[in-house]
Amino acid sequence: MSNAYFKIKKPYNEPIYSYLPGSKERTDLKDKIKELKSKEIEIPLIIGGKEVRTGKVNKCIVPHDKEHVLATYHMAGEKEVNMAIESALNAKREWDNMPWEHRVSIFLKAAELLSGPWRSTLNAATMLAQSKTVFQAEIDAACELIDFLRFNCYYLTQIYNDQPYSSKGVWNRVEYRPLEGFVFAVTPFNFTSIGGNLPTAPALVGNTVLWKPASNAVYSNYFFMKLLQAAGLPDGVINFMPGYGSEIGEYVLKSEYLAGIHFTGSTKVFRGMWKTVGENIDKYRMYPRIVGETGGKDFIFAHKSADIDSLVTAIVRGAFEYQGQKCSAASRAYIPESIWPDVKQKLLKEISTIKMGDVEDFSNFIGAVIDENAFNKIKSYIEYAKSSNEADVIYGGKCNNNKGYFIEPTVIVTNNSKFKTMKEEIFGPVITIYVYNDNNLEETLELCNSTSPYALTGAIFSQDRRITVKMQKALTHSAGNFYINDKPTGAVVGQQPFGGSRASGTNDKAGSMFNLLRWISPRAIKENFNPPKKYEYNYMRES
Ligand SMILES: NC(=O)c1ccc[n+]([C@@H]2O[C@H](COP(=O)([O-])OP(=O)(O)OC[C@H]3O[C@@H](n4cnc5c(N)ncnc54)[C@H](O)[C@@H]3O)[C@@H](O)[C@H]2O)c1
Ligand SMILES: N[C@@H](CCC=O)C(=O)O
Repeated sequence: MSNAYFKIKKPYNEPIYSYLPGSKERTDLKDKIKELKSKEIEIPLIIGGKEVRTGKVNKCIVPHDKEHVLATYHMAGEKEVNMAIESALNAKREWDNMPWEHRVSIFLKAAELLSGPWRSTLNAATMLAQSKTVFQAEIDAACELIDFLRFNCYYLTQIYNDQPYSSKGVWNRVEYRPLEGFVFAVTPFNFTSIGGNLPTAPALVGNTVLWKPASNAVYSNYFFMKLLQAAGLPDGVINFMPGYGSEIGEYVLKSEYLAGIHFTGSTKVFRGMWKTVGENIDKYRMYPRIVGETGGKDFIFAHKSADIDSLVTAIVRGAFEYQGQKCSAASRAYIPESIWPDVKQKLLKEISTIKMGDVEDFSNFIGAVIDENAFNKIKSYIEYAKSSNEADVIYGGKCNNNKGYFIEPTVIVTNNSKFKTMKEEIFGPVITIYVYNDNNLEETLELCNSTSPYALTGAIFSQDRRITVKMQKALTHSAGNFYINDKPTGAVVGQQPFGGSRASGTNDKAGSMFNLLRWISPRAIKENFNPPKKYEYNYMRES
């Protein structure tokens, strides 16, 4: 119990380092990349704070240099899942009973370690194993993850501070309990920060967690797990369990102690997990909280009044940064006929300057896509467009997996507003453009709203306020993160809480108070200082 009400100053966003030639951060990072590349490490499971080796192993490789092995990691099976559940349940009481400021301190310390001595490690690991450029790694593995940690601690104090009204003679209180059982955090390959946030957010409010990292992010996620241990996270609070998602999921989801799922990944996997939870509903001790942020088919919609240069920059950055492997990536665009010739000319000119290759060469704007499966899937969409008479590939389209999984930034133009690549998530550096008649603004806005099942991010470009209002209204439910005259990627914790609806997820907004509330089960306590001594009410008296 704490003998004071402690406050946390509202955090600021972690500054983004510049990595300019000659800077200390650039030298540190390059040294760290060299060091990590020079050795192949072994990654165990971490259950109850102990390293567990199963002998069933897989490799972490460098996507832009696919023969380079960074690590061998052990994978969990049924036995390890059961060990992890037991460990999470054992750790629960002490963790939940720990004064909240000490829980918070651990995560604030983790943020501090990441901001300082661990920064280059997490960035280098993310660049190597997920093929991110230095800037993409920095805004993810360093800044966003630090922000998640610090802002969540701050939001926690705001939640705890929110207390009910009390009438005379009564003291009402709300206690913010964690859930009963454990939380299953299942994380995607594309953001190290999401890997770190999904297990830590429920843990911060007193839950214990089983963390299943994505196979392609095991390397960077393992370093974050080690960082948490270095920050003093008690054993068993977060249990690190790489392995096959479907196998681990099957064992975890049938546990009677499942209290919540914190998922980010594809819509298909999330729907499968939700169905399994439905089938198992009679097994559970409570209704598991299900939070999932999933896929997107994010749009850029331009009006003829749009500023062309900013529109083109938004398309290039929005569609191609991190090889389009952001759930928020712009992957369809609606451009009016009147400005299309100008947009096209500038867009092609800009893209022709993009350099693709090894992310260790800081002049490259993009690296490789994550693996062979992703490479083949993206390539098949490009081939589909090439062979269609409803579309033209006006830029890029070449795919080469000799050294790494490289796919050129690709622009498709279609005359069919419902063309396959206008609807389905591709998750690669491919954007499809539909050129609309300027006179059909309303109809085209409705097409944008209804063409795809997703509703994650979207951007509009307009310099005409009356039109901006109209577009914003028409696209009310088309995106959970909506941008005006900016690209649809790059949400910042504390500034643009992130998440979408429809097929894009439960929109619980990662890195916000809304999200933390999902991991809490409030208990309302009424204490009466003057309880009635008789059951009759006064009005029942005759006189
Ligand atoms: N909305 C968001 O905030 C957001 C953020 C990042 C990524 N994403 C989405 O994530 C996807 C890309 O990431 P990905 O390829 O890692 O996604 P994925 O769905 O393939 O994998 C996500 C995680 O689920 C695990 N998994 C797979 N099958 C499972 C099962 N049956 N049971 C339990 N776990 C299982 C994987 O091993 C991985 O850890 C894209 O669709 C992208 O849009 C969404
Ligand atoms: N939050 C990130 C996207 C995360 C999904 O991949 C963005 O806003 O670009």
